[in-house]
Amino acid sequence: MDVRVTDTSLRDGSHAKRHQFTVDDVRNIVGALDDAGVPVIEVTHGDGLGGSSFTYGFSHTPEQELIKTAVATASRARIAFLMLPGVGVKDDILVSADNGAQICRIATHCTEADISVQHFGLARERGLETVGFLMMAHSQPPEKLAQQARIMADAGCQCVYVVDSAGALIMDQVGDRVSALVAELGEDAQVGFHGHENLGLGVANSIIAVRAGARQIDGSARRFGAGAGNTPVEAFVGVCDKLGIDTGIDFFKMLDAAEDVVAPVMDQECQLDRMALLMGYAGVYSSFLRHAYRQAERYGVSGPEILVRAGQRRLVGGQEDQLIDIALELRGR
Ligand SMILES: C[C@H](O)CC(=O)C(=O)O
Ligand SMILES: [Mn+2]
Repeated sequence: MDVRVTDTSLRDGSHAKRHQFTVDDVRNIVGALDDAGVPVIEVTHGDGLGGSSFTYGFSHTPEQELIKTAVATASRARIAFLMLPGVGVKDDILVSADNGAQICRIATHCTEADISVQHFGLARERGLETVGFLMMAHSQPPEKLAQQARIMADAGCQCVYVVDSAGALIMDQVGDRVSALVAELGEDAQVGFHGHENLGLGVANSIIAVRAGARQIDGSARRFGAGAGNTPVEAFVGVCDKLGIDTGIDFFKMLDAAEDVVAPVMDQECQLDRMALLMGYAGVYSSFLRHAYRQAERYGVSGPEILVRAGQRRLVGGQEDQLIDIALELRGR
């Protein structure tokens, strides 16, 4: 396998599903992805372990039930979980490991890698594979990201991802960032790329990441993710087949999984519409999309205007409440 794909429809897709996944959804999706040969499947609340809350949205089903179901369903795939330090706590990592998850992915804003140090240490001690997420990677230049990646790798992270949370990175900007991390980390850790479709570049950006040395790529079947969704795994696999890049995933089974199993679970297809495009253009965190719609409706103001101002304020994940402040500002308080 040249590239290891992680399907994140059951985690990033949770944003688009307003965190309403059921045990049956997880069983069906994991079953189909596993059968297609997807090697890693991420299952967690959209905002990671502990995300079920007033701020981020309450889960339909406790995430540990979903993780247990995923583990019991997968025959080959390894189950991953995501956690943002402060949203989840260290005990959540241990409970997830006890429930059979094997890969611990720790996400921080891309200037705050130091808050992940103890979590990587704990995860490695517990025997978990580790992945680090540098979110909103468009907001920092390659050399700054590489310094942050070094902090994660030194703490025990085995693969650091350039995470294009806003879907704002444009081709060479992905290559430059991935190359900087590859040069910094060398043999110490792999590099990954997590794309969003907000400017329609998920697959192209992911191929550029692979060419720059990324060894792990995230995507979601049917693009099921925040904003305009993630890199569509089925399209990425097809393109990789054509380019002679081995993902180990069966393209035809992946097509069926995306269309017959994942699409029916979605509230609606992830669209490259005005709001999503604005997120990529203005550099806005993709998971703000549903929140922006809600506040626009609640306060009778323009959703696109909320997103433009969120970009101007350079908001980061965790600042969802500031969308309310922007809505009030637009309404004139
Ligand atoms: C918690 C976020 O949804 C993580 C992510 O997928 C991203 O930043 O993109
Ligand atoms: Mn994402």
